[in-house]
Amino acid sequence: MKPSSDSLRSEPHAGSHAGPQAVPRVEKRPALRELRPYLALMREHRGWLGVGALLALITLLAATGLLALSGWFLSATAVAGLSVAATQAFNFFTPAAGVRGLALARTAGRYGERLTTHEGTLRLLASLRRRLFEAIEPLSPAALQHAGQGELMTRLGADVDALDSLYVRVLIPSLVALCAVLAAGTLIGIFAPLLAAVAIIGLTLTGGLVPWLAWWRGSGDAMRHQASASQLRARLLERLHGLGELVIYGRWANELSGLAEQQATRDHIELAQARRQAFANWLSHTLLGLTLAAIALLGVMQMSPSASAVTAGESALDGRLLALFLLAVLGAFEALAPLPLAWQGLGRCLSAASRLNRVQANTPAPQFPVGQSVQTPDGHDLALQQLSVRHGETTVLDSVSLSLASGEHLALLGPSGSGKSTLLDVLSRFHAPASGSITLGGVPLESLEESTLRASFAVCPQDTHLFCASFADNLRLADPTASDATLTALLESLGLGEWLARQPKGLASFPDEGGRSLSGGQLRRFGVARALLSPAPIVLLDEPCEGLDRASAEQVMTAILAACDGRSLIMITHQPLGLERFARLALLEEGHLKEDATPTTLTADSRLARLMARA
Ligand SMILES: Nc1ncnc2c1ncn2[C@@H]1O[C@H](COP(=O)(O)OP(=O)(O)OP(=O)(O)O)[C@@H](O)[C@H]1O
Repeated sequence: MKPSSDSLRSEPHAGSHAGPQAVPRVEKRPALRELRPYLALMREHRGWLGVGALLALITLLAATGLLALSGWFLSATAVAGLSVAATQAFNFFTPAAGVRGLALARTAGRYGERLTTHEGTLRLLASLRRRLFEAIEPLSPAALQHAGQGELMTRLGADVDALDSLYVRVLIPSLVALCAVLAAGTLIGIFAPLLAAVAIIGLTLTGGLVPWLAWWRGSGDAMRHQASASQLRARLLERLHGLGELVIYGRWANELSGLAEQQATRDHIELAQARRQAFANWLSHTLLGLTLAAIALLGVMQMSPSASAVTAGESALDGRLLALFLLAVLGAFEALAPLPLAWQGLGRCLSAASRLNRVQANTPAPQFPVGQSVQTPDGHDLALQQLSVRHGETTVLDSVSLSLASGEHLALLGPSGSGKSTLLDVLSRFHAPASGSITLGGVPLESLEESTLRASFAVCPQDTHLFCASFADNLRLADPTASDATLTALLESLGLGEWLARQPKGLASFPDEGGRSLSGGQLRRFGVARALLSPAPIVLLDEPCEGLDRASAEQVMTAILAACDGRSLIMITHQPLGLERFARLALLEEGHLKEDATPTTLTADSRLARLMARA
């Protein structure tokens, strides 16, 4: 059947909302309370943010004062110029000095405000990132895998960045705008209360209603944009990871067009956002125009009051003040103008906050005990009792009981998918069992401190990851005290001596990303070397000889058994090679432990015996 799309269909990771190409569906608008933890975080940095807000206010008052004073100065100068006597009596110097002083205060205030609010915000984001790392760090690799690399990258990067606009663009400017409206209203109110009321109503509508509308109407788009950007990033990362397969099967071009479609979806949302923004700008400028017109009209009327008003004791408005009022309103508008755009982005902040909250609420699996509930193992005997493990609804291990005395070597065999690797994951506590128990030295694994657990097991999984560090540093993850001579001898014992000699700087050479410069067999042996280097008393190896030729496999097996002399060893293997050298053999099939024997207790009809015979 022909697929409906030429590009691979993606199953979104947890946290993303839709497949590719579709306009992302967005969950309902997050509640404002999602922002609470981030507002609380502001308290830690209240010094920087408070000074920043104060400087922003000073800047705004200086700017408004500058406009108002300049307006008054110009009109007063014009009026004074009408007669010689008035010109001589007019004091030009004080207002001129005021204008200069306010201009200087505005420039210095703006500089200081940028410096302090950005410093405060960057410190705040640094705290936020640290918290997020602390939330992610205890998650088991399985939980991290479930979250998806791209998704986590988005949360650590874009979502945290999205919150910088909460402080710098929404909260501080809104606070300053409120002060600006009050300041302009108070200034006008001293001379003309009616005009002050008009100014306050007009500015409140401009600075309150328009941003609220921008947020209300634009939050859906903001959230859709964020979801779409997150999906695009996650998909791009995932497809780049599998670039080789896509090229081999000739699907890269299709994938590119799929990505371009998703990009087009994002552009479409951005266009809608730009339209809303243009409308909000138009609305706020129209409201400003209407406010100024109303003040001008009422002001002119008050300059020549009616006879009844004069009788009522109302004095005429000084014409020079009208320019001051209008410019004061214009000055206050400077603080209101950026609010619609900032509030339009509040939806982005909210959805970023709600996604970050979800990451932080993720219960770390597994939990390690602290304080009095910690127990210390007595020796390194390992015992599994009626252990059952599930992956989702599937039972992968079913009532498995197995024991391994300290120093014993066990080879664990079984067909692919029988649950062997899962058993190692459970021993490492990367996955929690559904029922049953595991004890180490008589103590349940859940009662061991994480440091005790990690120090007890050296694990070599099927996939070895090499970090972007020298080969030596990669090995010293397991034993930071190991000398170069020890590392070299270990690599040689695993058949990697020649390979090491070819490296330009020997152990100080760097691998390519993830270890791509090593062959599959070399990488696997490197992982084995890392596990063997660890001083842990129990070694868990998942198919260490897989992909090796017979001679190399024998060499690796000899090195493993020599390095594990006196230590416990569980080695998963598909190969019958060298099984007679193990004290214990076990067979897992479909999650059940089918045989658990020593080479000497095997019967002729045993499957393990037949496997050994093939070696
Ligand atoms: N993270 C996971 N989520 C869901 N199912 C999983 C997960 N990991 C493993 N499984 C399933 O659990 C079963 C056992 O997997 P496991 O990797 O333990 O098998 P295995 O015996 O080590 O196989 P192989 O010899 O091929 O490595 C398989 O059916 C697999 O599909």
